[in-house]
Formats: sequence, C-alpha cells, structure tokens
Amino acid sequence: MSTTLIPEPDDAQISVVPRRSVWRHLRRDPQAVATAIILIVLFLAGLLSPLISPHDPNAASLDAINLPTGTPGYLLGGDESGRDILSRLLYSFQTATVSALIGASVALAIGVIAGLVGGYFGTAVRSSTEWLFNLIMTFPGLITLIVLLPLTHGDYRWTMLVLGVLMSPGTYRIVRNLVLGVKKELYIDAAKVSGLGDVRILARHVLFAVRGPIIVNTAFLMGSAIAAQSGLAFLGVGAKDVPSFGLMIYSGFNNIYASPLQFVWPCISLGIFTGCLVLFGNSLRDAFSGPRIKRQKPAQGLRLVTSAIPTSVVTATVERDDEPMLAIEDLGISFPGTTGAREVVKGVSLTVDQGEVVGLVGESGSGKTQTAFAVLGVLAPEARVTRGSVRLEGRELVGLSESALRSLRGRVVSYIPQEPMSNLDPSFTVGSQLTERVRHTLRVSRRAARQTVLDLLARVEIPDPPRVFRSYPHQISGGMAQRVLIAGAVACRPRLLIADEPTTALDVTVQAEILDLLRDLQKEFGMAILLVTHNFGVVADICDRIAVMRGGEIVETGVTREVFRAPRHAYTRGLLDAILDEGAPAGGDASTVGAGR
Ligand SMILES: Nc1ncnc2c1ncn2[C@@H]1O[C@H](COP(=O)(O)OP(=O)(O)OP(=O)(O)O)[C@@H](O)[C@H]1O
Repeated sequence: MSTTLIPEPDDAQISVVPRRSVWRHLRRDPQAVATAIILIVLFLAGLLSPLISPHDPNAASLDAINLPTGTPGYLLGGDESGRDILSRLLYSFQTATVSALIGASVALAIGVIAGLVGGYFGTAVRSSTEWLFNLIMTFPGLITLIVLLPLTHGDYRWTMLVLGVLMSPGTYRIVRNLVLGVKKELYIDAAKVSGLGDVRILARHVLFAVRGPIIVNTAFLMGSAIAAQSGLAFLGVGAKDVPSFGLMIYSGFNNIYASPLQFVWPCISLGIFTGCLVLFGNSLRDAFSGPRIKRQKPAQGLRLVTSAIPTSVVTATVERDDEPMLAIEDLGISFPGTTGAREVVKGVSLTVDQGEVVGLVGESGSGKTQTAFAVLGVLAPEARVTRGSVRLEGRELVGLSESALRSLRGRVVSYIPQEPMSNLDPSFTVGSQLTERVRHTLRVSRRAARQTVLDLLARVEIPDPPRVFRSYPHQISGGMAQRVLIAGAVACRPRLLIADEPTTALDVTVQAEILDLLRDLQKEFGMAILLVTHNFGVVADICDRIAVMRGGEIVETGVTREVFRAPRHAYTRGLLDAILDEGAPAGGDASTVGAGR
C-alpha cells in the first residue's frame, strides 16, 4: 500500500459556512419583511372580513349614499348605493385572495408537472406536451372565460380554475426551459448513474434546482389571477353580489366626479396587493438562490458519483466463476451525422476480471468514454449500439431495460466521472447527497445512512468528516470533492468501479493522493476497476492491464509492464514517447513512468 499524503484541513478550502436558511435570508431583507407584513395583514383582513366588517358588504342604506370618508360608522364612507366602502374592501380582499390561490395553484400544478416531464424526458414526450400547451395558448384568455360563463355559472372560483388552466402554458414553458438546462448538469447524470429513479431525480434535484423562477412566477400568477378577476368584475362579468375590487372600481368610476375617493380606495388596495405579491416573490427568489457562490478553479474541482451495492444485493447477483467481471465483445456505437451514422466505437473487445484493474487509454475522442457509458447504460439518446455485447458478470446489458440497468448502477457497477465539482448538486450539502444515495441503495434508515456516510468520509481520508458532511460543494476543494465522490462510489461495495479520468481535473499532488486512495480501496474491497484515461502515467501507477484505444478501436492490449517495456503498436509507442518527452524518467519501466502522472 503506498503512502498517501493527507493535507491538513485547510479552512480556506473546506471551511463550513452554513448556508443561510431561506428564513434567515428573508428576515434580513427589508423588502421581504415589509411586503410579507402587508400581505399577511391583507390576507388576514380578507379571511376575517365576516368578523371584522362593520357592515354587510351588500347592505344598502339610503342614509349612507355617497357618505364622505371619516363619517362615524362609515370610516371610508358610503358608495353610490349606500353600501359601506370599508366592508366591501375587506370582502374584496377575501375574493382576491381566493382568486389568487385557485388560479395560481391550478396553473402551477399543471405547468410545473408538465414542464418537468416535458423537459426531462425525450423528444416524443416533449412534442406531446408542447402540442397540448400550444393548443391551450390559442384560446384567447378573457374571451374564453366570458364564453364559459354558462358553465361556471358566474362563480368566480370556477372562473379562476379555468383561468389557471389558461395560465399554465406560461409556467410550463418556464419550467420546461429550465429543466432542459438542468438535465444537462453532470450531477443529474451522476444521480442517474448512482441508480436513482427518474421520479426521485425530478422531485429532488431538478425541481429543487428550478424552484426560484417557479416561486417568482407564482407571485406573478397570483397577481395575474387577481387582476383577471378584477377585470372581469369591472366588465360586469360574474356575480354582482360578490364584492371585489373590479366591481368597486367600476362603481367608483361611475361616481368619480361626485365622490372621487370611492374610486381611489379599491385602486390603491388592488395596487398594493399585487405589488406586494411581486416584490415578495422577488425576495423569495433571492432567498432561495442563496449566497452568491464563488466557483473554484476547475483544476481544483472534483466531481463524482455513485454507489454501490448492499451486501444482500451483491449476494443476489448471479456470479459465475467462469465469467469475467466485464466482457465487452465487438462493441459498436454510432451517432447520427450529417452524412449518415458515424461509428465512434468500432468493434471494441475488452475484458476485466474480478478484482482486476484495467486501463483504457487513448487520445481525446478515441471512444473511451462512450465505451464506458455503454457499460453503465447511459449513452446519449441519439447514440446507437450497432453491434456486439456487453456482459457484466455474465449478464447481457445490451438491450436491457432501463429499470434493470438502474438496479445494476450504483449496486454492481459504480462510476467516478471526470469533473468532481460538477457532479455534486450545488443545492444540497455533501452529506445530504451521499445520504440520499446510501439510503436508496442500502434501504436503511436516515440515521444509519448518516453514520455510514460519516464512516465512508473518514475512510477516504477526509479530515473532519462532520464538517465536510455539512458542507455544500462550493465549500470544499476539488481534492475533497473527489474523495467525496469516491466515498459515494464505494459506499455499497461495487464489484466494478468505472473511473473516467478521475484525476484530470486535479492538481498534481492531489492526483497522486487520489490514485493512492483508489489503489488502497481496490485492494481492500477487491473490486475491479476500469480506468479511463489519456494519461499513461496514471495507468502505469495503478493498472494490471492496459487496452490502448485509437479512433474507436483497440489497437493493443497487454499486461501493463510488458506494454511499457515493449509496445507493439506504433500508436502506443507514440503515446509512451509523448509522456517520456514530458519529463518522466526514461527507461520504459512502468513504475518510473508512473511518476509522470
Ligand atoms: N452526443 C454525441 N453526439 C455525437 N458525437 C458524439 C457524442 N458524444 C460523443 N461523440 C463523439 O464520440 C467520439 C468518442 O467520444 P468519447 O467521449 O468516447 O471520447 P474519449 O476518448 O472519451 O475522449 P475524451 O477523453 O476527450 O472524452 C468523439 O468523436 C465524440 O465527438
């Protein structure tokens, strides 16, 4: 076992500054506090209007016609029909509140769910949702609401329900566009590779990532619902016995020369209500987006993923002594191109035995990652496996259903990607993300999962595991992040670990430590490793065997030391010469070349 240098914890790197909670952030935002207080008062006024209104809002009295503001018993005066303006305002707040809640809830429920599904899943689903919402958008909003009056019977609550449906395309488009961006994030791929299901990924990672704009949009939807209800009432559409700002504005407008204040009160109330909603929505968005995160330099970042398998699952896996851990035979992968399908992996054959470490080496674009993705079952949707087979412990993976593949990912095969930082969800703490994966794969309690994660963090030699557990990804260094990802990858003792350029994003010192850690864990757990890299130095350091890839084909395979000593293929010789030129000691010995990693 090689010696691993463990750096002292560096506060600048792993300092755990607990992220301010949304609540705390809001309390410190004067705009949020002021608008929240006003909204609470207005909501309460509407809610309690039957109790606190001095008069029945529809009760007319001849004595109260056009009473001026400040008249005893009629604080804001009487309207042209002799009804108490204050009482009608209080009831109008109730109408507005109910309108906002119904309209926004319906629009959100439909728009968010459809947006998540439409943005996350493939083209067919997206086209269907797109078509449906385009259809909804063809209906002219206000006219549709008026035409549907016979159905809604003039009840503003049913009208708001229909309005919610009509407003849902806006929410759908916002959410769909956000999801299209978020689903390309590496931490989403990481979650998939770790075995999490689509519903869980959507509900936790994707929805959480897009929540800010949805919240702001909610405030806008509520304001729109209130404005629409008021507008319809102003036009005289709907029941006349339900007090609302629209009805009051209409009545005040008719009486504007005799008593201008009758017009002013509902206008001011409506303006304050909708204005506060929008301003509070902005504050909420800021609070949810949290403190501005200063991204670390890519070179220090780390990312990873994945999981492993509970002992019970491992035991249940069909294990055949005569089968290698991984057997790839004549694998072909193609992508659609402008002049037809382009084959990027051309008949690759490769085996990895139980407990063996195999390096898949080659220049950028040679097809290493696509080969690894085929094993994980996470090829891009447009990719096609044109031929060959991929067997994991004897089980054919090509053609296996997504759910069957998911049960293997994070249980039998784990993955460590290239960029550690990007593979951790910035919205959640390290501990939360690892605990989620451990709970998912091991089916243990939150408490047990937490302890498992803390033990793992200690095992991957992270100083002060509790602090890192509580940290967000931006609060740890790239080296730390890679250790975190490795901890996640080996959490359930996978049989095969696929490491895709696990040290590329790290500086040289940290690269050495990570390779040492991988080697130690491989020996301790007896797992096989397929190490994807372009760096012969890394291969020399850790691999038992090497497969050299070029242009989608394997051009040479062999025991590491022998390939280094006597490379048969000119391309292998070229790659070796390249690293020797870069300063590694000459001599062709694998161990010495490893110093060049
Ligand atoms: N989604 C895609 N659509 C079209 N071509 C793709 C796609 N993904 C990868 N390719 C192509 O497949 C080929 C092999 O890519 P692959 O990622 O396996 O390379 P690699 O050897 O892992 O190199 P690197 O280390 O740079 O990722 C490349 O030519 C690449 O352009």
